[in-house]
Amino acid sequence: MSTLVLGGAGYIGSHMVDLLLTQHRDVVVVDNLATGHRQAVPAGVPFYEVDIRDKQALSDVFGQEKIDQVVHFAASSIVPESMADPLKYFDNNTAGMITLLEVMLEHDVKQIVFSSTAATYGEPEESPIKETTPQKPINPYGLSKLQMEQIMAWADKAYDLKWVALRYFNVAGAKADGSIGEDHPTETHLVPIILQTALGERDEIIMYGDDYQTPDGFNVRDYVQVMDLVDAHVLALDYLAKGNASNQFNLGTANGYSVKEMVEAAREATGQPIPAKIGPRRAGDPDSLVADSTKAREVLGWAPKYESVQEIIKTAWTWHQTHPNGYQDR
Ligand SMILES: NC(=O)c1ccc[n+]([C@@H]2O[C@H](COP(=O)([O-])OP(=O)(O)OC[C@H]3O[C@@H](n4cnc5c(N)ncnc54)[C@H](O)[C@@H]3O)[C@@H](O)[C@H]2O)c1
Ligand SMILES: O=c1ccn([C@@H]2O[C@H](COP(=O)(O)OP(=O)(O)O[C@H]3O[C@H](CO)[C@@H](O)[C@H](O)[C@H]3O)[C@@H](O)[C@H]2O)c(=O)[nH]1
Repeated sequence: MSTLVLGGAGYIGSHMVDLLLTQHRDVVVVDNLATGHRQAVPAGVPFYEVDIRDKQALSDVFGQEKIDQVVHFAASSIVPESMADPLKYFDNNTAGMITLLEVMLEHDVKQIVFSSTAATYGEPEESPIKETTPQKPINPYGLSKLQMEQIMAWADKAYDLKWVALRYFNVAGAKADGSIGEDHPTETHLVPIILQTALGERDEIIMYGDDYQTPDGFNVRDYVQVMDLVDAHVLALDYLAKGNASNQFNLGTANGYSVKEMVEAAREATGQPIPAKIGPRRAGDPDSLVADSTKAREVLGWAPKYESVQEIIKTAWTWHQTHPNGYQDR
């Protein structure tokens, strides 16, 4: 089986490519390098600098390469940016999905594993969150991802396209050897910002809001290690290859940590002081997102190896220490 990884030069996509290569699977990467890095994809892997909304260019890739399955990471994914510029999200994410499915169907490729998100649940009605918890997004990013799930569901009914939506909670960490990791052009994510502060690249971390409806008042998130996360994608590809029905799975650890607890965990993991101060709330942030991933464990056989956030942070720390300037250091 040959896998097309859309967004394979990005943070999670590059870890997916690495895992597929480790398993001796055939891989092709498409990425427009909007937030990804050419250096994150090994030289021997077929790489196309293509925007998935460019229908002809994407169709040419399907024409040139043997593709059996698609993994779709290529999207805009920053919650506060989506609040400020929602149309960017409906264009890149929602409209991008329509073009992608048209091209897949044109080339008779009918299996896709898709990066969905905890952000589709909004302010969830129950915690931990199950796949059956109502999806009521409170930011345009989460809405765009819900729309993408719904578009795939209709494509299944009409054209027999089979899909798995993996609803990630907060992804963190890096490959354990530190050779690839997280490097976004404008970093907004908590763990890299904390570690850039630990390295002295930032003076302090601002913790956004201490008046949320959580035990210590800070936002609570469920942090899942990136290599554990990509493991679930391989299981999902194999699940589809066996002819199973379309499905959705939450991917998290069921352990919620507040922003303050994450700063404290990083101080322990790195041995650095990491100055932190409290700032105002950030737009679009729900109070708490914690996963119930029982279904992924039972149906896919997913068995995440990293349970503690200290261990997850340590893997990111190895990457940041060895690559203080990200992929410029590779
Ligand atoms: N990081 C998280 O915690 C998290 C959580 C839930 C879901 N997700 C989803 O996982 C996916 C990957 O996230 P990430 O953190 O690796 O982000 P990322 O920005 O590092 O990776 C996305 C990649 O897709 C590429 N891309 C974006 N738009 C494209 C387009 N139109 N055509 C071609 N390539 C395009 C970018 O250049 C980048 O390399 C996203 O879909 C995101 O919504 C991430
Ligand atoms: O400098 C910072 C950065 C973040 N936070 C807080 O840290 C938490 C995590 O924020 P961040 O790392 O930006 O992730 P999220 O906004 O939770 O979104 C991530 O996790 C979602 C799933 O929960 C994914 O869908 C998104 O793509 C991904 O960016 C939030 O409570 C933020 O308010 C701070 O307090 N200070």
